[in-house]
Amino acid sequence: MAAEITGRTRPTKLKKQQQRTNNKRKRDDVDIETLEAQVEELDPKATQTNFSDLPLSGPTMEGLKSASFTTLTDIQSKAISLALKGNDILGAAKTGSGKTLAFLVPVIENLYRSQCVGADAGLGAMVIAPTRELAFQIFDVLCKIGRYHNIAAGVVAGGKSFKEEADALARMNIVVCTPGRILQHLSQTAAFSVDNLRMLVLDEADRILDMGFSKDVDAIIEYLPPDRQTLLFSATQTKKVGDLARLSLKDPEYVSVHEKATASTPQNLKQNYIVVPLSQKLDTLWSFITEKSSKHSKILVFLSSTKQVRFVYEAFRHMQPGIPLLHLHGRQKQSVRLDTVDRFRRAKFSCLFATDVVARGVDFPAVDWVVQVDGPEDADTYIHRVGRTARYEREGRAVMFLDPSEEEGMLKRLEAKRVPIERINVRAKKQTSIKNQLQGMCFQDPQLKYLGQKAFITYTKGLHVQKDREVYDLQKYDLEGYAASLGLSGAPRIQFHKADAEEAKRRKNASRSEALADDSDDEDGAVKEKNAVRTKYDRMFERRNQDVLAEHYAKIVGNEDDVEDGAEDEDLFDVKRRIPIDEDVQSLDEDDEGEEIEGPATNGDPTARTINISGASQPLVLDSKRREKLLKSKKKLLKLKDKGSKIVFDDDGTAHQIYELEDEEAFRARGAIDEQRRQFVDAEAERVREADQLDKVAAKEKKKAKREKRKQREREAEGADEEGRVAVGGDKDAMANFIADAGVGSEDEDDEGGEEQPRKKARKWFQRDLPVEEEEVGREIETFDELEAEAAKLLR
Ligand SMILES: Nc1ncnc2c1ncn2[C@@H]1O[C@H](COP(=O)(O)OP(=O)(O)OP(=O)(O)O)[C@@H](O)[C@H]1O
Repeated sequence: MAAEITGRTRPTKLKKQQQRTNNKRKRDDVDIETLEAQVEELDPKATQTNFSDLPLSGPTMEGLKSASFTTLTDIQSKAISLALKGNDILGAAKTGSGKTLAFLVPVIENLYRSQCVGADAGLGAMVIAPTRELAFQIFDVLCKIGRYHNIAAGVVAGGKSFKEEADALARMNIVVCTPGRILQHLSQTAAFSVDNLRMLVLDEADRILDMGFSKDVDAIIEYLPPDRQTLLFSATQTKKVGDLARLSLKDPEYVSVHEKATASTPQNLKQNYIVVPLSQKLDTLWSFITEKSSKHSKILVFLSSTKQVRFVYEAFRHMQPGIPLLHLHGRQKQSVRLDTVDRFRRAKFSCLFATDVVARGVDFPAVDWVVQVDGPEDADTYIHRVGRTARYEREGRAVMFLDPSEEEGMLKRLEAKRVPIERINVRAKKQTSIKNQLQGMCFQDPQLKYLGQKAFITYTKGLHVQKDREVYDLQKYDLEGYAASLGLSGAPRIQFHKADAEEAKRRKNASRSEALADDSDDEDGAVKEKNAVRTKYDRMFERRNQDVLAEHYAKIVGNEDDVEDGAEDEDLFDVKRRIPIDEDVQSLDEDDEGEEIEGPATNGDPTARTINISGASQPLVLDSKRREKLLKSKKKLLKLKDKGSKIVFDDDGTAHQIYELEDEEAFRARGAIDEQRRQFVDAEAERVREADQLDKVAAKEKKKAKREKRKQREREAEGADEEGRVAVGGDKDAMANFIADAGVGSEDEDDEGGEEQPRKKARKWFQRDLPVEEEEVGREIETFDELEAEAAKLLR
């Protein structure tokens, strides 16, 4: 019965649906004809005030109304008319002035009027943005104003499965994308056709057409039909003839609404700078965000690299400034990035540390302050960064920290771009120093120290390859002071090869751009990585970074899901890798189970901790295979090492030398000197004896556990042989489970995943060069006394 009812109703339903579609088409046809006529008559020079003054379709008007867009901004008023009439456009207007609608409205309307919408119409428009964040934002606006249209749109910006994107692309009428990812689809997705494409839009066009993306864009253009309309928009748009030729623009209209304005930045934006030495920038930043009024603000802080962002975020987070902190950089997973953007968008009070990945286009509502702790690469970047505040009629403030050496050059650059900026000073009594706190934190947490070192290195390298030497001159910075301000005990050494300077500069430029390209196209990056030739050094340092940072991520970054710490900036130079030696010791420690480099010298005080400080960080230079080998031998490494000095911290965190001279009077008051000496020697001898006993017991237990495990394996193997076969996957897992269940030491599990084979006995430097079998295999030297005895025997 039910089937019958369904059988009877289905054709009726379909018929009605068909009827509705036909009626709509007729209405649309009439609508489209009327619209075409109105667009034909439209005078692009006339000034329109409202969207309703423009010949726009019903669904678009409804979409605009539901998103509360009624009045046109200047750029919208000028550009939309021209674009509706099919002109190519170079659009320039200040940040936050509504350029997104200026290109999205014509895109929707032109496709609608040419009936390039719906499932079979194919791809009609491509909107390219330099970053994922921006691509998703444009897509959101498109969804808002296009919701009443029968248009299929989507984002293709990486971070999702390629296949998923390829399937979706086949149905899209409008795609919002990043350059690298769309190029990948153009070249790899067979079913992806752009033959019907009518419109190409480049948002942040100057950025997309610059060095970092140029190759991708040129390749994309090759795929697109030449007969199309092209719209280019940016707050820092140029009329570069070369770009126009590359994009085959036809008689483009240059729409620059603020060209004659006295300032190139928004009117409601108050801009200041402070002169602060590099070594005090972090102090100043801390003082700023912990100010009472800042705690009730939304602050966006720009730093120059991923490493800076990570370090400042981690350090400040632990110091609890009293304002929610967020951080964003291009090495995070897409989901994390989008989540952070969303959280900052919704936040009322928050401080976001970010790289230039959000410098352009991203529309965070109601940002109160933009703080540029690290200076911008150029004046255009400055304009885009500060443009994250004071958007669409809102007020905003921006402050930039300048090292004294940067002031003159930067002001010249900004003046040339019509940026009104004034100097202000920090009140001395408001300035707090966090140097000691950071130093303490770095001592306590090697991972933070490691991040600090990386931040220092990346920053310094960044300065070295800055193209504008008049502003950024590496020689003029107090780098030792800067290292100290990061909590480091000395400036890590970096060696720049003169011969590589040009190449480094080129790569730096590319990297700045590619960092963003990367930000947009992480997967592309991964593809490149895969094909790249990897040297021994690469592999070694990748391993090392994983060792050092794996724990760090788990511990301090938590579940943030950062993408693995690639050699983001390291690859800029062919520098000799210099690693402060205590870092190496640490990473080797992690590899070499059970051996300790620095004994726990607690100086009799059980609450005191000992930290090895490699004084001026005498770094080890890895410049040959021999040295690479050396790294693997901890003992040899220690020989090379400037041992540094040991200090001990008491409960108050005050550092003491390990042997500090006591006040003589107090010492004598405690009794006869000989008696005191005897007591001390006895106590120390007792302590060493006890430690010795414990060592022996531990070593024996360890050996016993290993032996048991080996025997267990052998028994299992024999069992398997008897049965004649072992199901490789399942039984292996079962074995691993069994070993774990049987409670064999976790150390063994670490041993190459429990795949331990009977090992040859490791040779010691003092052993005779005999086959292992001939040695007293059963007797291993376990204590220092035994070692001494053995050495004495050899000497005799
Ligand atoms: N006609 C309008 N009426 C009201 N609000 C608008 C209008 N046009 C744009 N806006 C709002 O202004 C803000 C800035 O718009 P948009 O992001 O398009 O600026 P932009 O010029 O592209 O800036 P940027 O150069 O930084 O990319 C957005 O929040 C947007 O919603």
